[in-house]
Formats: sequence, structure tokens, C-alpha cells
Amino acid sequence: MSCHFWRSLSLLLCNYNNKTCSSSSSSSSYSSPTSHLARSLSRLVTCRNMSCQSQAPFPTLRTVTLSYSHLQDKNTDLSSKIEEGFGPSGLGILSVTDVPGYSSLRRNLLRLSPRLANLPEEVKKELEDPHSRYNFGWSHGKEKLESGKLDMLKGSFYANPILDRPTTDASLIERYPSYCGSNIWPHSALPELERAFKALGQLMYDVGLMLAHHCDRYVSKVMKMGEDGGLENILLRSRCPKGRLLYYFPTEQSNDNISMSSWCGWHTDHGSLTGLTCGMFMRDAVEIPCPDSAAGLYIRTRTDQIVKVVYGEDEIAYQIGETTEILSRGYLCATPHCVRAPKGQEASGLERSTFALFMQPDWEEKLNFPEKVHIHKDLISSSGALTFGEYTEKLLDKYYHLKT
Ligand SMILES: O=C(O)CCC(=O)C(=O)O
Ligand SMILES: [Fe+2]
Repeated sequence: MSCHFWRSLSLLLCNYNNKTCSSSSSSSSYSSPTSHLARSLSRLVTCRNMSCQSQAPFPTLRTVTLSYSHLQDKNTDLSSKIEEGFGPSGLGILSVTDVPGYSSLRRNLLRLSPRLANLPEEVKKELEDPHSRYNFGWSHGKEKLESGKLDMLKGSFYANPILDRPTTDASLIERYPSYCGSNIWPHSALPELERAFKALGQLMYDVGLMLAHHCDRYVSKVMKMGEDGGLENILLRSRCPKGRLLYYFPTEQSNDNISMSSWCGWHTDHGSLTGLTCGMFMRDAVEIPCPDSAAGLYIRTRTDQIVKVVYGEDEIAYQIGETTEILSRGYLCATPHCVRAPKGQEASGLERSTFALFMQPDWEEKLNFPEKVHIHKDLISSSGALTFGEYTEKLLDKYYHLKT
């Protein structure tokens, strides 16, 4: 059996504990839920153009934005924006605008996604890595959906954009194959992929680190933080960021009863911080605007509402992962999300590409869990100090009994 555990671990976490999250805000001097609501409403998107004719049945919210130049300045205090995006009453997503060079790096990589997915089957087979449970190289039809069926809707290509070979230690590779394995590049079939993947991955990684600095600054106002225990340092020490180039295969027929999570099931990312490009819609590998305004990324809010979230194609979105939620005692909250496929006549033959960068602690990072945790209590409180690698294994054992 296989899984891509940074996301699928958390398919089972849809019983997201919003109570704990909102109660932790009561001890903070930060803004009230009412003022948050007012700000959220100000981000409600009003649809005026033709493509919005099929009104989405859920409210559409714009992400909180931060500009790259503000982010770059370590002395600017961005705590209130960080709280608005990631805090206990935020949506758990924010986007960074005006990142130099980003737009063309995004396009360069996302355009390669249909080319990769349409390579001959035998070529893609060569790019598979069963040993890492398909967490390096090409993966299609290996991950199970909530229904128990194999996910044939999307293909993924996984690689570490920073280190081709994070370790040479054979015992570590054996123990943590999905973190410690080596990249597999299609050198002859699609030679451009490596460069484009690494360039975008590195940029989203650098911006993610800048954001992590400001997250720490916000968290340090509301709780005591150990010297090296902040998000920025944890991520700087990590040798295992993971990029995922996603390709959603063309929707075959229009289905008016399409479910909310028709392209990518509800889940919360497992690691620390996830960078996300705005999805690119294509038909026959040519970019087109999405004809269905209801298609795309959805988020479940802290108060259990479902909202569609939008951000500009030239912005990098970031979401909080579960590990950060635990280590920050809920001051930075993880984000349950899913992706809805387009529907209607015009949706047929529509494909979607996107890229996610999962930033997570090193497998050897000793996690300094708080005494009281609100998720995975049983795993954490019984175990004393755990490394991130051990913690991940425990989660896998608990939810998947997956020792293959
Ligand atoms: O396709 C997307 O926009 C989101 C993908 C995602 O959530 C993931 O890979 O964890
Ligand atoms: Fe995700």
C-alpha cells in the first residue's frame, strides 16, 4: 500500500479541532473574532465578470496579502498580518505579492506538467520509486482516496528542490525513505524539468523562510519560545523540503453533482509550512482561464464554514501545517483544504497544474512539544522527546498500519 504522507496522513484529521484553536486565542491580546469577521468580509470577492455567472455556492474570500518588500525587512513588525492570516481566527492561508522573478518561474514549471504526465507509460515507470512509497519521482494511482479507491485523477512528481541527495547514510535511507531518498530526474525524456523545478522550489523556499521569520515574531509575542525552536530555525536546519508538481488529468464528463473535494480530498498538510502556486488551467496544454468560478481551492474555516479561496496568479500562497500548529500551541493554525474540479460543458477536457512546496523539520529534529497538545495527544504525551522522523512514523503506524 502506498501513500503520500505529508498530505494523506491528515485526510483523517478532518475532525479538525476548532474549539482548541479558538480558545487559545482568548489568552492573547490579539484581535477579537468580530474584528476578524469585519476584515474577512472586506475580502469577500464580488463577482462582476461573465465567468462568475455560475455563482459559487460558497463565499469566495481573498487571501490576506503581504508584499515581498515588507517580508524582506526583518525589522518590520508584520505580526498583525500574520495573525490575520494564520492566527486562531484566520483562514490559515496568506499570499505574498511582488516576488521578483516568480511569475516566469511558475509558468516555466507549470507548463511542463502536462508534458511530464503525457510521457509514455514506460518512461514514467522509470521515474517511479516504490521504496519511498512513491514520494520521489512520478506517482500516479498510488494514493488512496477517502472512498478507498485509488486516486487516478492526478499525477504528481516529487523531488527535494534543494538537495538531490540529502544523505548517503544507508540506514537512514532505509528508515526514512521518503525524506532521505534521492531525486529522480527525467534527464533524457524531459531535461528542462530539473532546472525549472529547482528554480521555483528554491524561490518559494527562500520566501517561505522570510515568512517563517515573521511567524516567529508573532508567536514570540504570545508565548515563550526556545532560542532555536522557532519555525525559521527549524526550517533552516532541515534537509528535507519536498516539492510536488501536480497534474490534474482532464475532467472527462461534466457532472453536475460533483463533490466539493472532487479533485483533491479534504486534508491538512502534515509538515510546517506549505508554499502553493495558483493553479494553472489548460486545455491540450494551452493555458486558458478557468470557465467555472467554483473550481479550485477550498478551505474549512475555524468555525467550520467552507469558503472558496482566491489569490492572484502572481502571488505565492502559504499554508500552515499540523506540526507548526502543535509547536506553536495553536497560535499558528493548520488549514483543512481541498480542491474542487470544474463542472459544466466547458469543463470537459480541462486540466490543471500546480506546485506545492512542503517545508518540514529535518528527520533528526527533536520536536519540543508543549506539555499540553490538542491534536495527536496519545502519540505525543506518551513518548517524551521525538524526532520529526520518529513522530511521522508513529503517525503512519497509528493511521495506516503501513509497515510495508
Ligand atoms: O492542488 C492544490 O491546489 C492543492 C494541493 C495540495 O493541497 C497538496 O498537494 O497538499
Ligand atoms: Fe495540501
